[in-house]
Amino acid sequence: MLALSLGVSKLPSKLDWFDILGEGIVLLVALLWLTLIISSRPAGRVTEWLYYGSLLLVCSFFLDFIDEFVRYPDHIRIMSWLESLPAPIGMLLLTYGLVGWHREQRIINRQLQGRERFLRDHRLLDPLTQVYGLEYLYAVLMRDLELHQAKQQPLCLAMLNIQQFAAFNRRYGVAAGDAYLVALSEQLCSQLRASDILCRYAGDRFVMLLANTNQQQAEIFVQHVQQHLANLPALHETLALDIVACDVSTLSAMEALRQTEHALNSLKSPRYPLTMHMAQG
Ligand SMILES: Nc1nc2c(ncn2[C@@H]2O[C@H](COP(=O)(O)OP(=O)(O)OP(=O)(O)O)[C@@H](O)[C@H]2O)c(=O)[nH]1
Repeated sequence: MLALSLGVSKLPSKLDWFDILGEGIVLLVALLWLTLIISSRPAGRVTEWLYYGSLLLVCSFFLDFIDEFVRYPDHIRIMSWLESLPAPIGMLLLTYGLVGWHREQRIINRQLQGRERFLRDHRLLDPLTQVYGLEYLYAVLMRDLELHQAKQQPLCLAMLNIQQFAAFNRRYGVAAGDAYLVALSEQLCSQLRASDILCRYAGDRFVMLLANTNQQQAEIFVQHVQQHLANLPALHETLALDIVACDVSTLSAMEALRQTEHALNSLKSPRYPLTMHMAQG
């Protein structure tokens, strides 16, 4: 507003289109930074430094862009200061924010490494499929149930069983059975969100912990997995799979596993190739 009220429009013949293009691009990039910071960073001090830094840059670049179209009388110096000063201050704030971001990331990395070490030390991964085992599932389930109950968010378990796996092993050999389990766990992993967890519950049973998911969403997920696995050449075509999904939000870890297993066991599945069954918890 100040720029428009103090400045005088330049004649079209005086416009420098290369300058306009260059300064327009700089302004757009600064706006993009600002949008990325607002949309991707959690609230906090570091985000504020980044936000105010980029905001000052946007201000400066915007005035720089505007003065391609308007000219200010020589005695008016304020526009020149307003154009030049915010940029270096913004750069300093942005740099301070980036240093904070770097520190933050180092702390997160250290925590992730700690978690990884915990996994390795306690041998919580199943050696065949490299997914988590029962011990880890139980520990995480207890923690997640507590968290979800405190936040009043839904939590579902999906359990999968391979039908007649013993017969498959006898017919094709244990090595083929092992290969099937590895391929199946890889495919299941590929269908999960980052917040979900896949565990090998028993020999031919897997459990998927579906965070922040209600019964209806879990059933849609099960259908999706069903369709995905049905068309998979990597999995042996003579095996049938049962899957159930249960909302366990209000249960204890022990009850949650017991109830989901009960739902799975209560399925009376006809034996035909690669068919999956869903049951409500
Ligand atoms: N290849 C292989 N087989 C395994 C592994 N762990 C368990 N099994 C086999 O999985 C089979 C599970 O047998 P059951 O619990 O009777 O299951 P099932 O034959 O699928 O019977 P239903 O589930 O009732 O259809 C057993 O034969 C185990 O030997 C493994 O790591 N590798």
